Amino acid sequence: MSKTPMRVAVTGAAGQIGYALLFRIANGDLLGKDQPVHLSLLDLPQAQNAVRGVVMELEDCAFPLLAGFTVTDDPKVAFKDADVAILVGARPRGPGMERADLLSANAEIFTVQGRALNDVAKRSVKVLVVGNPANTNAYIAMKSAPDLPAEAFSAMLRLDHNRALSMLASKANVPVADIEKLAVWGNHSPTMYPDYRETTVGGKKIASLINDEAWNRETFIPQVGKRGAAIIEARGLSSAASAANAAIDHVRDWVLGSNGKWVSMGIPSDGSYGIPEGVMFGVPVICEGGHYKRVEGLSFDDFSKERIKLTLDELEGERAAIAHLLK
Ligand SMILES: NC(=O)C1=CN([C@@H]2O[C@H](COP(=O)(O)OP(=O)(O)OC[C@H]3O[C@@H](n4cnc5c(N)ncnc54)[C@H](O)[C@@H]3O)[C@@H](O)[C@H]2O)C=CC1
Ligand SMILES: O=C([O-])CC(=O)C(=O)O
Repeated sequence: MSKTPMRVAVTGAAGQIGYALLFRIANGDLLGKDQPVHLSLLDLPQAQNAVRGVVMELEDCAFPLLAGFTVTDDPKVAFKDADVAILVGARPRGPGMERADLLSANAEIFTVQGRALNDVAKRSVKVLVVGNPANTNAYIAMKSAPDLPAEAFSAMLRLDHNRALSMLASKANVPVADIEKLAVWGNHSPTMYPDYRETTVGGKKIASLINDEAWNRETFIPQVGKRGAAIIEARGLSSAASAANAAIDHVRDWVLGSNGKWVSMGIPSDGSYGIPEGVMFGVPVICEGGHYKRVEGLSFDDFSKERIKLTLDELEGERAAIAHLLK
């Protein structure tokens, strides 16, 4: 092994997304087939035994790129010198729990984890928040880590992006790989706005191939938005393999580049597109050289303005609900 191992921390390592994610990271899908990794696995004290079981299985794969493990219930141990941190572990909504209770329970987790990242992670760390409510959890972690650049923090919209790509490919009867310039705006929730007004296939606008605005408004947008709930309904469990796959796509492109393609990431707003600065908002980006760059200069028609407002209002509401916890 010639390269120095990169340290990848994963929280919620004993959970179902963790189980679909860790083996792919160890196999080189995240950082490249020549990049050794050290995995730092964080989960709650009561899940430590389960994490050890996952570690046994990782060992039994004899992955050539897997340079070592840390297993812990202490965020400061897990995030020590982390190059990448994928924050999956979160408090699920329990019976009788209101959305506000869910936001506060998760605010506590992501305040602690943000502070730990601030104290011990590499200054160049890249943080992806998957655990729901992902945008607001990422916002809380970012606000709890004042010594790290805001650009270190992101929320996962890539599963929505991939869901939208797949639906468009099927509707227009074209290969997924040929689709370019898709955007998913806003919150990872049913208010998100998957937007194919700029999307092309082989240089042609996919909107003109599909030519069905009613399908866009009445089928595409609601189905992308509610896909997570449809999977929970069908599987009795939330999306795990597709969520892990999206997390890999998100971090791989951020680190290694998106080859000029648009991808959607939840990132702190710089004030563009009328989104107030700091709001963790899904936007189209192009990744290159370890950085993302927002796609600029897009315009919104009246329908798009309404959709952006809807998802922004929801995010602003979430931000207001946890504001007192950040003081
Ligand atoms: N952003 C996205 O597109 C998606 C987000 N999700 C979210 O991802 C999260 C995880 O999903 P699953 O793996 O299916 O859940 P799961 O319940 O199978 O696993 C969650 C794991 O996190 C651990 N955990 C809880 N609190 C923790 C803490 N403070 N520190 C460390 N670990 C902690 C639990 O012990 C458990 O092992 C959920 O919040 C889910 O809603 C799921 C699919 C897509
Ligand atoms: O709602 C959930 O817990 C799962 C989720 O985020 C998704 O599948 O998009």
